[in-house]
Amino acid sequence: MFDTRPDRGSEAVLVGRSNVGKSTLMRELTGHTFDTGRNPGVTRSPNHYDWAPEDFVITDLPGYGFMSGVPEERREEIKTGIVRYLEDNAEKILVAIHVVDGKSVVDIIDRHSGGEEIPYDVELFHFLRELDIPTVVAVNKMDKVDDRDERLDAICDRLGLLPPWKQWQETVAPISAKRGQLDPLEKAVRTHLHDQERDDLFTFF
Ligand SMILES: Nc1nc2c(ncn2[C@@H]2O[C@H](COP(=O)(O)OP(=O)(O)OP(=O)(O)O)[C@@H](O)[C@H]2O)c(=O)[nH]1
Ligand SMILES: [Mg+2]
Repeated sequence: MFDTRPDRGSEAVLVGRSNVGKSTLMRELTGHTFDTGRNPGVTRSPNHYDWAPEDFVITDLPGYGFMSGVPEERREEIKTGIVRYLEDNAEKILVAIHVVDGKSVVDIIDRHSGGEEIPYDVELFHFLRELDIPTVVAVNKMDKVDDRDERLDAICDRLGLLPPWKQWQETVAPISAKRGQLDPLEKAVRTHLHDQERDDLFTFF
């Protein structure tokens, strides 16, 4: 299921919970259509997109964590697949785009905080750090958010990044994939590519 990766030396991955808009963002970045939809769990195995002469691939991963209507066993299997995929390819992944739903992510994190549980988004964000994969949190669906600055500050707070969010523009990028509003994300991704002397990949972002 996760062994579909084309043999490419460099990679960017889109990760995040189900239904946050990863495949929609993938479409905007590549100009190629992938399955998207209202129901969580649309993407069941990675979507890879590579460009013939380039040694580079963009990968849209299935949803990480809860998906209503998908049996728990299957969810866990997908989650394990994602963790292994990231571990196995960490050296090649130049940047991870961790997509969250700007409208609901704070509520979901707060609902699952405390006790023994670690919210999926917090777990994923820290896991990417552990693997030393440069990460941009793409806060998607900003077209549905009214209190923009407060919301972005709250997201930073939950991820352990000291607000205000404006000092984290290499890490936190408010976007609306559906509307094709991706400027802050493209800027942030380029910063990480530049740091790794990969300005040659700017054509993709
Ligand atoms: N309002 C709004 N809706 C969006 C935006 N981006 C995506 N959506 C909608 O969110 C829903 C889920 O989008 P997908 O791209 O399928 O989400 P996904 O993260 O790939 O979901 P899985 O494949 O299940 O992990 C769809 O109904 C999209 O149209 C956005 O910027 N704004
Ligand atoms: Mg998808």
